[in-house]
Amino acid sequence: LLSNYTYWKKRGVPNPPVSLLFGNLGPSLSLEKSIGEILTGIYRNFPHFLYVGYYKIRQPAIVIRDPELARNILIKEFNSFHDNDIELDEKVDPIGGKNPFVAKGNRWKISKSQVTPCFTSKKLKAMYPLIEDSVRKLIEYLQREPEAMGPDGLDTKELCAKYSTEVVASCAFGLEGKSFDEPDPEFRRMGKKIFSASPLTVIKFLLITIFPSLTKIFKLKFISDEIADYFRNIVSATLRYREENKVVRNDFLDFMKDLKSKPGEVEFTDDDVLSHTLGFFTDGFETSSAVMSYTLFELAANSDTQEKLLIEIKETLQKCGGRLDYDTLIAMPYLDAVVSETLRMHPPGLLLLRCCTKPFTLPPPRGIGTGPEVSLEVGVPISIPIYAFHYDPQYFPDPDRFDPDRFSESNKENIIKGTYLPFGEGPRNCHGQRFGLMQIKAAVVSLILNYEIKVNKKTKTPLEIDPAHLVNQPKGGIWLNFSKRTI
Ligand code: HEM
Repeated sequence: LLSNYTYWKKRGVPNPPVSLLFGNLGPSLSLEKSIGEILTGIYRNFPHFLYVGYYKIRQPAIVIRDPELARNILIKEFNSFHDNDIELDEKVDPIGGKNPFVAKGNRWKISKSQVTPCFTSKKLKAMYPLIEDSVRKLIEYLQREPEAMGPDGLDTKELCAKYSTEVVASCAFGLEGKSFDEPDPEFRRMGKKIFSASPLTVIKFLLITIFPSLTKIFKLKFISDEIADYFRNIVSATLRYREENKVVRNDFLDFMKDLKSKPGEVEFTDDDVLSHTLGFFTDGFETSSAVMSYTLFELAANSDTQEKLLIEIKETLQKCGGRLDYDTLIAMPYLDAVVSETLRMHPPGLLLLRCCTKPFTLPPPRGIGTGPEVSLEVGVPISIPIYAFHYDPQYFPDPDRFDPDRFSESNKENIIKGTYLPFGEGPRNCHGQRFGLMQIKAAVVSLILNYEIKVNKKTKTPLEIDPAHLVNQPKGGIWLNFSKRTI
């Protein structure tokens, strides 16, 4: 069995010891550790190398240690690393398979070009009033929620999930999500099903990310028929209603409708629209809501930072007559530093997963001039370990300390390129970045202005990553106390 694990040795590439059955990812299959943490361990154990080999079960893979090489792979040499190392057959899952995150080759190009024009500054500004409306609902909910002020505090992950659901319902589907009005609204229930931590979903995610070939054999779907049908009905009914009543709402669905009506190279189908609107759930919902809850946690755990942010918010509001517009919100420097530092310590994606799509020559593992180069074959997975870079003390000294000043105007220029990657990099980077930041920042500003936030003892600190989730979530949740400020 061990003979299967000589691939890297034969090529002069170092690799950590393997377990007979599972290569290097055993602890992630037994849900002891997330893949991101396993790769961080490998990264730390090979300090003198640009990259290290490892085995995804049986499959030889590479984890990159050098930020410059990481940037080459993500940007300059994109044609050799065009696709993500994830498998979902569009024929089996026509909705999930069109999502730019999983789409490959030309299908990715088409999907990305359909969706990118919907995230320009102009479009984000048009959606900003919808975000403000969701923030208003969030604050009104807190005002009537007795648990917010109670001794046990509030499950902040759930609070942020309700808010994010409301944002998705409003901006992507043109609906009232009723997340704050009903205990178990249907829209939230269906959204939850996509990412539920049920054993079946966990196994499905593990197969899609670790055993891509089995995804094909078992004809796995990321978006089940039940979920696709539920959201398909909403999208077609809303589009029909808007058509018949000439309603314009300036939301994502309107932008999709406009794009669909323009003749393009490739037909823009109803399933394309559904796939992109559902992308708000699959790509934007868990990520944004996790970052928002981690930001609130860090503000609660660091009262000086919370105080400093409150001063910035009050001063900015005073300057702009009491109402923040989109440009002012996005430009607030301390708010941006707080969210950026949260994204360093708690990036929702712990790694980027590329795959070699064209033969490529890697420099020798210890750097140029130290031995032979290494030929990389098509199909080899390449992991860029976001989490490991973010916690490497040579790039971020004292990495366990929450310090927004790392991202002050003067300090952020000194961050070494390729070491800070919360939204990825290059042509496949996250096009929802500014939308995600807009929704997080708008909510954080109103929450901090209205409430003083403290960590409740129910929160298990230091926070530990829950390996049962695809997106970085803390084990046991985040419980915070919200006390109304007397303004
Ligand atoms: C704070 C919130 C968010 C974070 C931290 C985040 C992070 C990421 C990361 C790390 C990637 C991989 C990039 C790469 O491989 O280089 C990604 C890709 C992607 N994100 Fe986000 N994301 C966020 C919000 C959103 C939102 C709101 C949307 C859409 C509504 C979105 C849609 C996507 C899509 C479709 C991709 C795949 C892009 C491609 O492969 O071309 N994300 N995101």
